[in-house]
Amino acid sequence: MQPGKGLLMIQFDAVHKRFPNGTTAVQDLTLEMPEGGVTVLVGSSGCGKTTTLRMINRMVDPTSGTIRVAGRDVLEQDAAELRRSIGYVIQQSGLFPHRTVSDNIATVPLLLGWGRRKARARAAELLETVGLPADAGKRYPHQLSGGQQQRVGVARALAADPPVLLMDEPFGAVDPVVRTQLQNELLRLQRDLSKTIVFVTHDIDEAVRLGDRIAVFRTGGHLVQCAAPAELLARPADAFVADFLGAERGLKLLSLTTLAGVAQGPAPEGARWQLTLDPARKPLAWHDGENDREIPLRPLRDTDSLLSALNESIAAPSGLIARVDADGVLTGVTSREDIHDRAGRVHSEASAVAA
Ligand SMILES: Nc1ncnc2c1ncn2[C@@H]1O[C@H](COP(=O)(O)OP(=O)(O)OP(=O)(O)O)[C@@H](O)[C@H]1O
Repeated sequence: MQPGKGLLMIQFDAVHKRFPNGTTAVQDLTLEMPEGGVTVLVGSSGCGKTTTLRMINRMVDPTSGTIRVAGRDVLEQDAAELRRSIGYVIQQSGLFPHRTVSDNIATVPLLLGWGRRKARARAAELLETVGLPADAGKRYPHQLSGGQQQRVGVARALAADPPVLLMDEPFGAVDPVVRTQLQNELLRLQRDLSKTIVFVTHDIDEAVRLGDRIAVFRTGGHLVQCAAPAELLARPADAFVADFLGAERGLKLLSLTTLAGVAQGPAPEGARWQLTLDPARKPLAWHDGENDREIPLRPLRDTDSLLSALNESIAAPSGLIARVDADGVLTGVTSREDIHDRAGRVHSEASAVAA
């Protein structure tokens, strides 16, 4: 995702937060978040991510320094009004248990005086936007799965169409499959809505998937590095960031690049391993001519990542991946060597850009 118009929606300027008990949660933070972009805050537990997020909508006030949203100092705005103008999603959705889903979603529109009818209509529209059935509106939160509750949380945050969304580990409490679905949904929504999103997570893979920029914090509320995912992965600022990104950071970089543009050739003929195709020329399996057995395969499209391609090429006995078009029809095959070669170039290009 590319940030929208290049304007700065949120600006932290030399912000400190020290709680009355003496804990310094955020230390001299200067950070800018572009309009229409997703900035992800990552770092180990207690490093000040949530405090940073909550200072944007004045759930916490800074001890010193300035925070501006759309150019206006947050401390010069009414805290309740500011909070209503900014979407907020938290882990375990934070829904009101005794209100229906529809009433939960309508919370901010009702506070803003929209009137019941209009607020209900907006709630119904948002249920569809976040991929929930219309009848979910009449249910109570406990009658929904964890993943569905998170969708309601997102719908509620979007209700008054705020330009800024704050998301604090919104997908932290759901299983990995649902988590991936919710991430995909968020990416889809963001393509249409282009909100300025600040997203807190512990999960570096989630950060790489969702972020236009990733801000890495260290304990004590220090910002160590803020960069686009590819730059961060190719050139971590120091050993702390490299450690945080993990031993597979080279592979993570490949998850950001697609297979498009990597050479492909015709499917092998007369070799030991041959592709089995269905009548529509969709690849089904690799057929072993020596032992007359079939090994399943996963065909890949141009939009699939280089990491998926590498994975498939390692698993494929032929050392080849089957490439297909948007309809799943075979377009050609690519060798493990060609994928390796491209992977090496991705690394050197990312390092050169970052240098
Ligand atoms: N209200 C408070 N009073 C005193 N200390 C606080 C308060 N809120 C947070 N802290 C402390 O400030 C530091 C930063 O907390 P914060 O919740 O911002 O970190 P975090 O990076 O979001 O952590 P986590 O990933 O565990 O949620 C921690 O040491 C925390 O204990």
